[in-house]
Amino acid sequence: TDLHTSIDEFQFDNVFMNASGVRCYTKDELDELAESDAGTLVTKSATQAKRLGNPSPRYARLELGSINSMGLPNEGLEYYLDYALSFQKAHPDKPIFLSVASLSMEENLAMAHTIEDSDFNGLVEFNLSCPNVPGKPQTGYDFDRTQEVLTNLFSFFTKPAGVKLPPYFDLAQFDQMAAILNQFPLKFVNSINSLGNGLMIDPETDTALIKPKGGFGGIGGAYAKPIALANVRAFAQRLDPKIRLIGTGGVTNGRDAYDLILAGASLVQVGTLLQEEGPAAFTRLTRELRAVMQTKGYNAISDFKGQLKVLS
Ligand SMILES: C=Cc1c(C(=O)O)[nH]c(=O)[nH]c1=O
Repeated sequence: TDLHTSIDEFQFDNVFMNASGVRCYTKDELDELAESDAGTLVTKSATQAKRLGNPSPRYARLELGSINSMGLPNEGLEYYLDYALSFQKAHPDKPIFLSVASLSMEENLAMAHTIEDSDFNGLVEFNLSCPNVPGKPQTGYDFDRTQEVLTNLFSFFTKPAGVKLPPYFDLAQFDQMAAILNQFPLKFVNSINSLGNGLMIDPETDTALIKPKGGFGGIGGAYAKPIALANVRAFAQRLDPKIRLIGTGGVTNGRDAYDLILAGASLVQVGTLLQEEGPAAFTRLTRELRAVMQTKGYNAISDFKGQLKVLS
């Protein structure tokens, strides 16, 4: 069985990759991902300047996943652009993703110009869904702002790009968001980011588990699987077929990845599981996905991608 997949001209020998923000903050972490069985990698969402992020504890493992309010800590765009430029020289056959998150329109456009004017030849993931910057509403839940950001971006940006979206929970929202996204030359849409602003409690101390925002943080892991499946499926049904889907959320084994691909995903990102198990998780996930495919009689991702059936 072959886990090869593609997004247009970009070929990957394996469907798995990390979710932005997980084990991808430093060159060492990124190199570990590059050396793992993952097909590619994405950098931590960058802002123009380096950010320390929120006070700790800002991440906690939960019974069925995780909660985080990191606050967009990152080394700054230049650091990740440098990494990407040296990476693509060393690995010309392995396209990678550069993630950017903006805190303002100006910053977003400035970073996009920097990338546009660079020799980066991978894919850019514009993160419209960071839920953890105090006082900053996430762009992905403001349709007018999303329209404005993408209109400004694609008035000059020509490199391959896509967006990372928050989860939506209403069919009218899928319709509205898809109508916006279909206006732009996007290579991909990545659903979902963490379930924004969850809250968990320490039973010993009756205290919120994490410090930032009174304990409010994005939820990941198994809790996210049914929402991720629905978001990938809903956009696969509504987006121009030229726009590929990346599925993120709730992958704990090969079957979870298989399900995201059935829903329409061309690539599968792994967050909480990677955080907890380390890059070796990709070896297990690859083995398990191959086993599911063999059981079903499939040899390639394209044999079953998007082939979710419904009861008639
Ligand atoms: C980029 C900020 C994000 C963060 C963060 O840095 O707090 N956490 C998430 O779960 N998703 C994000 O998009």
